[in-house]
Amino acid sequence: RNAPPSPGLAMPVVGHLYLFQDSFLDQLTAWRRRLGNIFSLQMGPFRCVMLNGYDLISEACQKNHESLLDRPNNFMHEEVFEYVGVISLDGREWKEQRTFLQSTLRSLGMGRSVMAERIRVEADCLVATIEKYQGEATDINNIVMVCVNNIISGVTFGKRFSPDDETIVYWLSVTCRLFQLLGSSAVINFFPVLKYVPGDSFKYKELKSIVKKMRATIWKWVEKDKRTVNVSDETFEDVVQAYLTEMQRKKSKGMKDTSLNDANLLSTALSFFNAGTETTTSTILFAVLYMVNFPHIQAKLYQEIEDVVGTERAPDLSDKNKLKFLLAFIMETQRFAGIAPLGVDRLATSDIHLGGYTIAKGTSVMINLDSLMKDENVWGDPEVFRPDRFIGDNGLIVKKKEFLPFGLGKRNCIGEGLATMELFIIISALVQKFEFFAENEGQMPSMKPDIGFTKKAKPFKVRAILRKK
Ligand code: HEM
Repeated sequence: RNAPPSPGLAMPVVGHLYLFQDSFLDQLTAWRRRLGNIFSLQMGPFRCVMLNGYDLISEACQKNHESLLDRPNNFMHEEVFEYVGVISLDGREWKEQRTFLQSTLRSLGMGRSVMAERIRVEADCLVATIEKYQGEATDINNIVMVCVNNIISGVTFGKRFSPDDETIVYWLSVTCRLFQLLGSSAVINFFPVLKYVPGDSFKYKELKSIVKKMRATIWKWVEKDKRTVNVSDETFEDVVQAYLTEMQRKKSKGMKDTSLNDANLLSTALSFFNAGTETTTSTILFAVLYMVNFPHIQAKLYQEIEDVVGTERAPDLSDKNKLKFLLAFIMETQRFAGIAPLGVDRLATSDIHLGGYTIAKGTSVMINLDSLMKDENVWGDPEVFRPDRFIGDNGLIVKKKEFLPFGLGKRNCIGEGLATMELFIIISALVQKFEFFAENEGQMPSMKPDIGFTKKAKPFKVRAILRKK
C-alpha cells in the first residue's frame, strides 16, 4: 500500500537483516544513497521505516507529530523500563509525566544561574581530581562520569558521590555496560526466542541481571526521599521529592486518574540516571579527544578564554555569547561525534503520508539524526572536524536547522537544557585549566567511535598539564 521502497527481498523470518554488510550506520547511509530519504526495512518480525534528511524528519516530527509521539514495543522499553516512565510511556500518561517533569526541571533552575552553580561545583571538583594526576597519562572516563553523574543524581535524588566512592564507580561502569549491551544484544529485539538459548551468547542474562540490580539500587535512593516527603511542602530539592509530594497530594485529594505512581517514578529516575550520565559524559570525552587530536584548535580555544575571561575566574553563563569559538567547538563536537545517531525510535499510531509514500499504522519509525549531522549537501565536508563552520562571516554563531543532536519536536530530549549547560560549563573549565596531550607523543588516540546504543570514544589516556596562570 504505497509503502516506501526497501533495499531488496525480505526473506522469511529475517526480513532484510541478511542484507546488512557494513556496520549498521554505514549500511543505512548506503541505502539512503540508493533509495532516497525514506525507505522501509523488515527487521525480523518488525516493520520499520527509516527517515533521513531534514525536510522529511521535520515534517514527521513537527507536522505529523501527533501520530509519531509513541514508542514501539521493543527490547529496551520491555527489559529496562518495563514499558513505564517518561521514556517509554505513550499517550495521555506520557504527556502527564513529561509536563510534570519539565515544569519540575524548570523549578529546579534548568537554564538559570541556580543550576549553573550546581554544575560549577561539580566542574571544580572534576578539575581538582584531574589535577591530582599531575600530568600522568590517565583514562579520565570514570572521573568525568562521576562529575556528570553527580549533576543528574543531585537533580534527581539530591545525591552526590565522592570521586573515590567505589559504589558509584561500580554503578557507572554498569551503566556503560548497559549501553553497550543495548547495542550488542539488539538482535534479541528481532528474535526474542534467542533469550532462551542455553548459555549467554547474546548476553541477555547479563543484561537482565544488570537491570535488576540497577532498578533495586535506584529504588533504594527513591525510598530515602519517600521518608521525608511532606504534602504541605511548597518547595523541593530534587525531582524525586517533587514527584513523591505531587503523588501524595493527588492521593490526599482522592484523585485516582493519574499516572504519577511508584512504577513510573522508578523507571523515570532510572532513565534520568542512565541517559543523563552516559550521553553527556561521552560528549565531554569526545571534546577532549578532539582537543588532543587537533592541538591548533585547542590552542585557539584557550586563547579565546584567556582573552574574554582571563585566568582569575571560571567562565560562566554570562560569558557564553562572547565565547563564540568555544560554542562552535561544542556544536562541532556534537555534530562530528553524533552520539545518539538514531535517537529513540517512534511508533506510527495512524497511517502517515510522507515523501510521497504511506507509513502504515503500527510501523516503527527510526529518525536518522546521523543523516542530518553528516549530510554533504548541508555541511559540504562533514567528515572534517571544523568548528568554524558554525561561525558566520559576520562573526556570529550560525545554528543550522539540521543541527539536532537532541532530536526534534515534542518528544525530543527532555534533558537538552541541562546537557547544554553542562557541556558549556565543564568543557570551558577544562580548556581554561589544562592543556591535553596524547599519552605518547606523536601517537594520536583513535577518533573512530565504539558504536553500541550510543556512540562512545574508544578508551584513551591523556596527559592533562595544568596551565600556568
Ligand atoms: C549530550 C547529551 C544528550 C544527548 C545528545 C541526548 C539525546 C537524546 C535524544 C536524541 C533523545 C531522543 C529524542 C526523540 O525521541 O526524538 C533523547 C531522549 C531522552 N533524553 Fe536525552 N540526551 C542527552 C542528555 C540527556 C540528559 C542530561 C537527560 C536527563 C534528564 C536526558 C534524558 C532523556 C530522556 C528521559 C529522554 C526520553 C524523553 C521522552 O521520551 O519524552 N538526556 N535524548
